[in-house]
Amino acid sequence: MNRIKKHLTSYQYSIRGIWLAFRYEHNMIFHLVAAIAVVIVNSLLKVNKTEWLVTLILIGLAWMAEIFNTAIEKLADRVTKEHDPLIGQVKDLSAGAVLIICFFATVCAVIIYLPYLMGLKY
Ligand SMILES: Nc1ncnc2c1ncn2[C@@H]1O[C@H](COP(=O)(O)OP(=O)(O)OP(=O)(O)O)[C@@H](O)[C@H]1O
Repeated sequence: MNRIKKHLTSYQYSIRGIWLAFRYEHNMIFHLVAAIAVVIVNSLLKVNKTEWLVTLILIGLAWMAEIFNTAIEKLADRVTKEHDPLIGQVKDLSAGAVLIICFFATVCAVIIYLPYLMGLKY
C-alpha cells in the first residue's frame, strides 16, 4: 500500500513539474500552440497512422527537451547568477538541444504535409 502511495505521489510531483515548466518557460506556450495546430492539421488532412505516430513522438520530444532546458537553466542559475562562461555554455548547449528537435520537427512537417498540399495524397 505504501509503495502504491509513493508511486502515486511521484506522479503528483511530475505533474507539478509540467505545471512549473508552463509557469516559468514562456516557450512552453509556443510548444502547446504548435502541438494543437499540428493535431488540427493532421485531422483535417486525415494523415495516416505512421504520420500520426511521427508527429506525436516529435511533439513529446520537443516538450521533453523544453522541460529539460528549463530545469538546466534553473540549476545553472542556482550555481551562479554571476557572469560565468561555463554557465553560459551550459545554457547554450541546453537551448541547442531544443533547437535541434524543433528543426527536425519542421523538416518532418514539410515531408509529411507537402504531398497533401500538392494534392499527391488525399
Ligand atoms: N550566468 C551566466 N553567465 C554567462 N552567460 C549567461 C549566464 N546566464 C545566461 N547567459 C547567456 O545568456 C543566454 C540566455 O540566458 P537566459 O538564462 O536568459 O536563458 P533564456 O534562453 O533567455 O531563457 P528563456 O528560456 O527563459 O528564454 C544563455 O544561453 C547564455 O548564453
